[in-house]
Amino acid sequence: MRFPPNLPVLNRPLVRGNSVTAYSDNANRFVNIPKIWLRDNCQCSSCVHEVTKQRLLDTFQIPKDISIKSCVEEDYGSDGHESYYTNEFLAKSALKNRFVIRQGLAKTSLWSNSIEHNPPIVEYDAVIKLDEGLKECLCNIREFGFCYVDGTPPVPEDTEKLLERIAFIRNTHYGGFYDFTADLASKDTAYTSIALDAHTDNTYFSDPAGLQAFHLLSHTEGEGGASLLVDGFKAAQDLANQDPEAYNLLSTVNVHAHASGNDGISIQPYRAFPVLLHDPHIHHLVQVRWNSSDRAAIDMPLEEVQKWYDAADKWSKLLRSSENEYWCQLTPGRVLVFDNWRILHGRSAFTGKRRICGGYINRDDYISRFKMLNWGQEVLKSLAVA
Ligand SMILES: C[N+](C)(C)CCCC[C@H](N)C(=O)O
Ligand SMILES: O=C(O)CCC(=O)C(=O)O
Ligand SMILES: [Fe+2]
Repeated sequence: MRFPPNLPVLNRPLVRGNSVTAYSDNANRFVNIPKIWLRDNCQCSSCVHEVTKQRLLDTFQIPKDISIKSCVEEDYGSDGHESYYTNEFLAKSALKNRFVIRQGLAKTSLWSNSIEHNPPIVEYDAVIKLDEGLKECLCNIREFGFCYVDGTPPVPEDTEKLLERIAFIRNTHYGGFYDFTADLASKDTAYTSIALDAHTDNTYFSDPAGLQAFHLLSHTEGEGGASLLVDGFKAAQDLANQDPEAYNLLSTVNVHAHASGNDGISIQPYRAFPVLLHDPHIHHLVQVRWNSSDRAAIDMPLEEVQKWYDAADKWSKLLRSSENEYWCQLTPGRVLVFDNWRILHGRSAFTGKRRICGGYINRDDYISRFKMLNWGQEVLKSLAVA
């Protein structure tokens, strides 16, 4: 393996035993990078496919005794392979917080019901025609957890087109793009006219949809059917402040979920998940899973579940607090797009004929679009391997 001799002396990687010591500016320290990692992450065209950027190298054929010397001696690895590493690549690879960029994390603004005075809104034409418009919409969703898209033609076709500007629509046992009324077309209470408490959808999937959208197309001969939004991250913050023990319990006790409405359907995730799911690397809250109608067993000895119910009751009271409930009346032309991993939604009971269309979008496809619009290919490519 060879390091370009033009490396600035200050940051010249030093070879020590089985690793290379590189200086990582951002981590502001020297980092020992194991040689196996260097060989495995060679970026040359015989190790990485030039078009797909996927690894071609057989990681597990890398000789155990790979040897590299300092960049001055321009020594090759014992497999005779010539690898080049810029110090920036090494520094980035040693970057502790590269996880942050890789996950498309961004600024989050928690909100309470006062958001009703200034909700995030973008215009349909901007989102449909301009990447800048779509970027603003996704930045709003990333920051606030939701965004209205106003001026959308009140028909399913244009609503579907709008969602597909973000990413392809996810198929589920409810179908793909959905257009529903209270006719129990699917055996789920969404297809009824009863009130629905604040919940997140898809708690019965291993991977709940990242985005969900509603476009109220019509509501005739009746009333009610207002929409409820709650910032689950804000409610979680409140719980952590008021009762850390309850927060910890909802973050560690796993809960099963199950959907069996439609004929021949029995859906549950591959494992049980906590109500409040945290990232194991950076420990921040990543996902809220809350839907009492689909909740199944609580993963703790039955005689101890009172503790969980007490904590869940505090959480439920926060979700139902007037401070955290943001009630809005959707209207034809206003599409609501929200982060189903953070924002809970619900509705008031209604009478008459009410028709809503929309769709689910996978989390990874949403975040991918968000990252590409914000950071572009270069940064992500250099991060993808590291
Ligand atoms: C109509 N639409 C497909 C959006 C909803 C389907 C039902 C979702 C279910 N109640 C849940 O909470 O996951
Ligand atoms: O009817 C509504 O306003 C929303 C129903 C719901 O929760 C859903 O479709 O996921
Ligand atoms: Fe729902």
